Amino acid sequence: MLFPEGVAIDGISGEVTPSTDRYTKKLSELSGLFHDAAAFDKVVAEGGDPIAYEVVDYRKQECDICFGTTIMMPGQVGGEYFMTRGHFHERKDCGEGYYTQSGEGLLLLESREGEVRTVEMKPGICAFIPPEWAHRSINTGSEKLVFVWFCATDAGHDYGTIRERGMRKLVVERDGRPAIIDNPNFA
Ligand SMILES: O=P(O)(O)OC[C@H]1O[C@](O)(CO)[C@@H](O)[C@@H]1O
Ligand SMILES: [Fe+2]
Repeated sequence: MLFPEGVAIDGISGEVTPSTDRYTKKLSELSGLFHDAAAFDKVVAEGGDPIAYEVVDYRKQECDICFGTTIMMPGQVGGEYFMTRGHFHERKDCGEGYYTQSGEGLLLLESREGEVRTVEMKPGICAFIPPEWAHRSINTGSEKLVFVWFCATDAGHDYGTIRERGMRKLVVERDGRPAIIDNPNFA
């Protein structure tokens, strides 16, 4: 039987207390994601394979909803900001919400039909991710980007589509600001 509880979320560190699970993604685990493979190898080698992001869950299998935080480090690879892998949900009726707590970023979304949208990520903005839109978050700032996400417990992750062909757009730094450009490697 499940019991109600208050879960503390620290908007600066992203810590969730109590949490049920967590994982860390080191930059080396994101091989193939960034457009500049040589710059990627260099940042991994010279930067000591930094942590790119961490995910902390509050998830109970006997319940339909779950939530957690994603804590994204600032950084760049060949001018491209640190980002998450990006995914569609396995369940085609499942959307998601991302409520930014601290930092600044961009949420890059792409529909199955190939339409691209971005939503600014900053404190006070809760991004609505509709079903059947792939989503990738990108830390465009110089601090941690911390956001709370909430979705269906069994939404599932379909990583294959984005891993195989990438996303249509990249977010890169141009003149000190984020710019959205065409992905030259999009297949
Ligand atoms: O799973 P990805 O695409 O690497 O990104 C991690 C983010 O996506 C989530 O799976 C939520 O959809 C969270 O774990 C986190 O916000
Ligand atoms: Fe998701």
